[in-house]
Amino acid sequence: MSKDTSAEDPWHSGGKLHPVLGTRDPQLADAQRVWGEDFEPVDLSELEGADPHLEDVGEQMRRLRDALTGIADSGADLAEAAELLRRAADIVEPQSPDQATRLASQWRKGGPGARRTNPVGGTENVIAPPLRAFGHPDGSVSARITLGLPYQGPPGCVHGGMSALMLDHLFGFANHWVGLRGMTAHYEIDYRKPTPLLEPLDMKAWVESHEGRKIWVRATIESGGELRVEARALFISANVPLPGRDATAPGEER
Ligand SMILES: CCCCCCCCCCCCCCCC(=O)SCCNC(=O)CCNC(=O)[C@H](O)C(C)(C)COP(=O)(O)OP(=O)(O)OC[C@H]1O[C@@H](n2cnc3c(N)ncnc32)[C@H](O)[C@@H]1OP(=O)(O)O
Repeated sequence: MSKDTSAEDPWHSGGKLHPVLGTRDPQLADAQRVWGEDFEPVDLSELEGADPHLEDVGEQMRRLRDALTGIADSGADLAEAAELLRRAADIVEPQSPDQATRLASQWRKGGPGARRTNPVGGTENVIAPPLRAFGHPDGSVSARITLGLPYQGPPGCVHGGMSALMLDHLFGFANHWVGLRGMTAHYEIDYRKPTPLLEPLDMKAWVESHEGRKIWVRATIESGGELRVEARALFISANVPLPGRDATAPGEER
């Protein structure tokens, strides 16, 4: 692994890291099983515990989310839809355990449940933008995504908080891809040009260097070949107690 080489500039690149394949991180192992050796997408539906009906409900909810945003002035008749949705909620709500119980169950066996409901790319999370990350042999990860009206901030543009959220998440993938993991401790972001809705966004993240518990990462968003957003962050390796248990069990990393 390369290390930070400049005391003045902690963002100084120590050179690209190489993917550490074959680590025992359960999340990485899941990804590798699906991804193959170096370049395949993460498919959350293949993670343990995935329920095809739940995936389907999530998909229908996302269709509704996208169709409903901005529909107010269209004259659409939503009475039947409202009634059907009320019936659906009446079916699901009584079967759903309390949130503390669900939270604990999500973190069993390395947390595949939490990944499926993550606010970025979680296939069972209705608000999640549909981000799918790819790992590359040079150690970087990338994602291409087109965002619609639910993610609007400035007129016709992606909300800056969404960009920050997606890049923070992609930092996490970049860490995992090279066998590291940590929590965001410090995060800087520059919005260079407006980020358009309804057009493909190309995101990239990579670990620039790391030393001890400190991991420095960088990321960009481009659209139409132009730089829109660039970000950098310091992650610190840390063990966080898993919900429903006192501490992370040995060998049961998240
Ligand atoms: C291949 C793919 C597979 C798929 C795989 C799944 C991927 C799945 C992706 C999920 C991706 C989610 C990615 C989201 C990531 C979050 O959203 S994380 C949530 C937001 N972050 C937080 O909540 C963190 C809150 N902060 C903390 O808990 C604590 O401050 C920390 C960060 C653990 C550090 O605390 P600590 O362990 O007590 O460490 P501390 O001694 O204070 O500091 C250690 C060193 O770091 C330095 N440091 C600490 N904080 C800072 C700071 N803010 N600035 C500068 N230096 C600092 C200290 O100065 C110290 O330096 P030295 O003195 O050693 O030189």
